[in-house]
Amino acid sequence: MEKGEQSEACPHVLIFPLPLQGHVNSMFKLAELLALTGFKVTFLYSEHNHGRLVKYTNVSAHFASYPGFEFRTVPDGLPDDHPRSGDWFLEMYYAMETKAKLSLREMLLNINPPVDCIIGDGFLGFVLDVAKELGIPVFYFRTSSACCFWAYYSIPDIIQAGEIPIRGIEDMNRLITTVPGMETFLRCRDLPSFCRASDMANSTIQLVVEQTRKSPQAHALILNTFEDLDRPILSHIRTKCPHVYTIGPIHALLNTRLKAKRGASSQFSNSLWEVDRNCISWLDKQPKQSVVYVSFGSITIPSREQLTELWYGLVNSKRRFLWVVRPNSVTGKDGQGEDVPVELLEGTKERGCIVGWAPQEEVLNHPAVGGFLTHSGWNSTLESVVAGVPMICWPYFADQQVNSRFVSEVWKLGLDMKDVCDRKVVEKMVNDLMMDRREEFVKSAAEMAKLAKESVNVGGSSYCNLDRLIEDIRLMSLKKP
Ligand SMILES: O=c1ccn([C@@H]2O[C@H](COP(=O)(O)OP(=O)(O)O[C@H]3O[C@H](CO)[C@@H](O)[C@H](O)[C@H]3O)[C@@H](O)[C@H]2O)c(=O)[nH]1
Ligand SMILES: C[C@H]1CC[C@@H]2C(C(=O)O)=CO[C@@H](O)[C@@H]21
Repeated sequence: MEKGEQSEACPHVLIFPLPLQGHVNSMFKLAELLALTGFKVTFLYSEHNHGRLVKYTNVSAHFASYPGFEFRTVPDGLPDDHPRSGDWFLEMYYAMETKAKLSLREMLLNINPPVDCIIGDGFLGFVLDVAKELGIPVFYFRTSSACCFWAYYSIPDIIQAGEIPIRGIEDMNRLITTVPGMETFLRCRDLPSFCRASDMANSTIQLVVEQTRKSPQAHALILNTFEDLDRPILSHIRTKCPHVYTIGPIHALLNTRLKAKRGASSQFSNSLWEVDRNCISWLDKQPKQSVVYVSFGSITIPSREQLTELWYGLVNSKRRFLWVVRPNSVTGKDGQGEDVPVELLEGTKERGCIVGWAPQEEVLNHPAVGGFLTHSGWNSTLESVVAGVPMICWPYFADQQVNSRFVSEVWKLGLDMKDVCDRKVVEKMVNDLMMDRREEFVKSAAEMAKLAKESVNVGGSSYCNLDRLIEDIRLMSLKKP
């Protein structure tokens, strides 16, 4: 649907992500998919996110081409200079709940035309409470992985069986037997990071379980995955949430639909940081599949010691590397200061490139990139899957511990470096991925990439599920009194 084509009777959907890059990212893609269909979309997000997108992207111009696409903002409740990274999310969640809930209710009462449904972040339970009170149906979009959703859902059973709390470091390799479908490979260390707490009444665990177990109350659950990737886990999830729409990898689905409708894939970066395109010119000069791309997403805060070990590992591996180090993302000193050992500076000058933020999708699809050292955030994992790039996983928190286990043990798409940050291990894993065991990883990565692409092409599972979701929303708007 192009400008001027929108009909009066088109459904009106309100989309509301958690104000984090990894959530805003996939919610924007869904918003654009619905706008392409001709729906009226109101995208509600935090004032802080909006300010950064306006600063670093062409957000307003981009969405101006969709009739009926509107932005609304709510406060996230945090001061402007709050770092919004690391281990702050409880603070953020409660700040949102206090400030944004009221604004949301007020907005829903006054918005014109009224919304037919809300697609809310599956971690924002208060959206469901407000919508219920006002009689508005809610779809939950859980932007993290299906495997972690299921692990979160199972936490009360794991506790009940006495399998957590974990009993110290020496207990980390014990198998967890009470997450259906994962009995043979999920160890204590692979549980969502929050399960490492010693007190199971811990407020983070309580919040994560509460949010996850609320999901069956939503009209349906939307997941950014595809049937061929997650079939066994999805069948377990469907015993609790029967209406699940798998529409992933959503970035690839959006590209398919944009190409069909507008002749080009997505032109919108949705980055909350300034993209440094110099890394693409640098990649253009590197041999095919020679570069390890290193990025730990938008939240990870490595310590100065970890950064040094990673850096030595990369330099000593003698492989080329492109590394994203977000501004102010290292605890302790800056990491690129004067006291950096000369061998690191020289090794980087010879074979490396460091940027503050990269155009990641483009980087992963660049012919020079042959491997990805990642924190296993779900968007990064799927972007790597679609690009057919094998991974070394160095998970930081939340779903990443589960995702990295699936990448290495279930999907065989790479190596898991969980809980280790040692220069020798980094060096060995980089060389295993890029050379010594390259064949096995490239083979499984290519097979999975093929399945991922099929799922988003015409007639594929995610392609069809998006059509079903669109129809579901359309029917909702027709049934409205
Ligand atoms: O230089 C960079 C680095 C990242 N990205 C993009 O930023 C997104 C990062 O998302 P993700 O990989 O999911 O990581 P986080 O930012 O850490 O995402 C949070 O949200 C995800 C979705 O819920 C969770 O899976 C993660 O654990 C959680 O930390 C991806 O789309 C990347 O392409 C860039 O464009 N450029
Ligand atoms: C703030 C984090 C806690 C849970 C969310 C999440 C998830 O698994 O749903 C993953 O990482 C973060 O994005 C959220």
